[in-house]
Amino acid sequence: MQVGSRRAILNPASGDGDHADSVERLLSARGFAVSRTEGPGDARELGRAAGEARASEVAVAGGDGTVNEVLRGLAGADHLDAVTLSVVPVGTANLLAGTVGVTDRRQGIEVADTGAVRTIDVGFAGDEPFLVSCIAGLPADASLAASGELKARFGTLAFLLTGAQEAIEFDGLDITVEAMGEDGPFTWSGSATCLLVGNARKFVNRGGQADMEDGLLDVAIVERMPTGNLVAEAIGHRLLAADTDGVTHVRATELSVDGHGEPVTFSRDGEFAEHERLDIAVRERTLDLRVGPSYEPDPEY
Ligand SMILES: Nc1ncnc2c1ncn2[C@@H]1O[C@H](COP(=O)(O)OP(=O)(O)OP(=O)(O)O)[C@@H](O)[C@H]1O
Repeated sequence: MQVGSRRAILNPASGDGDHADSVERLLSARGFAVSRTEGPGDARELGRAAGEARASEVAVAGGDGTVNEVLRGLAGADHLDAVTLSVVPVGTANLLAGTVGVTDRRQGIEVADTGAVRTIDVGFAGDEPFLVSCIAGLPADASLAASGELKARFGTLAFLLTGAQEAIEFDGLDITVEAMGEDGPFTWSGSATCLLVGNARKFVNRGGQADMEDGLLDVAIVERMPTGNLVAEAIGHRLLAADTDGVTHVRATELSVDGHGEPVTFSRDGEFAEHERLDIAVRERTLDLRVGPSYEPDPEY
């Protein structure tokens, strides 16, 4: 291994913030040159620097927000398809890590060093990459308002299930979605409670890990319906079932979301941005990612 080709980007403030020294020591022992972030935006700069230095491996010790920043930096340096990424989960929700079989920080360090490498799809919302999901509507808005503790206990999607949504006012999204579905072009127009676009996660049929190597995004549109009704349905199904009334499910290579002149708030792996219109697409098998043993290359649908 070339000296210096393994870099780690560590956010000491992720999660409960008590991990920095031990994680730095353990990653250093595995040959990673560790840099710490000092504030918002640093992980992106460090990701860009690692990309510009053509680092062969980048481990991210942080939560989903830090992973997304690093991803943006690597994409900015045009290095996404030439790096092997790994995640040491020290954040709050750690959705990506949990989805790819990385269960805790110790195992994450082992995976960063020796874990199996899979080449996974990367989603793009406009020019910005995402690995887990890009969502708009109720869960995105709810997670904006949510406490870290709730997020830690349930994860973002759980806001659909827990009734936390009732704490916020939500008028629905008036949107048109045009998608290139696996069975051909597809259009949906109307008032939606939420739009869920998953790369690593699927949102229907028990949820869980999506096929991350199939060049398809898992799209679910939940038609606007009375809140209590939605909660009852969702709890009844534990998750949205594909055949639930008012839920449209399609797998697509790309889609555009038009808010008819109104800004729509999207959460891209937990990072928020408003767009009146957004093009979302997947780049098939673009990023090498180290995964844990429970990662499924070919999950059932
Ligand atoms: N040294 C630092 N001090 C304070 N904040 C920082 C520092 N470095 C980065 N940040 C900010 O910390 C925030 C939280 O990061 P991160 O997403 O890793 O953790 P989390 O929110 O606990 O986990 P998750 O996203 O998995 O729920 C990010 O918005 C990032 O910009």
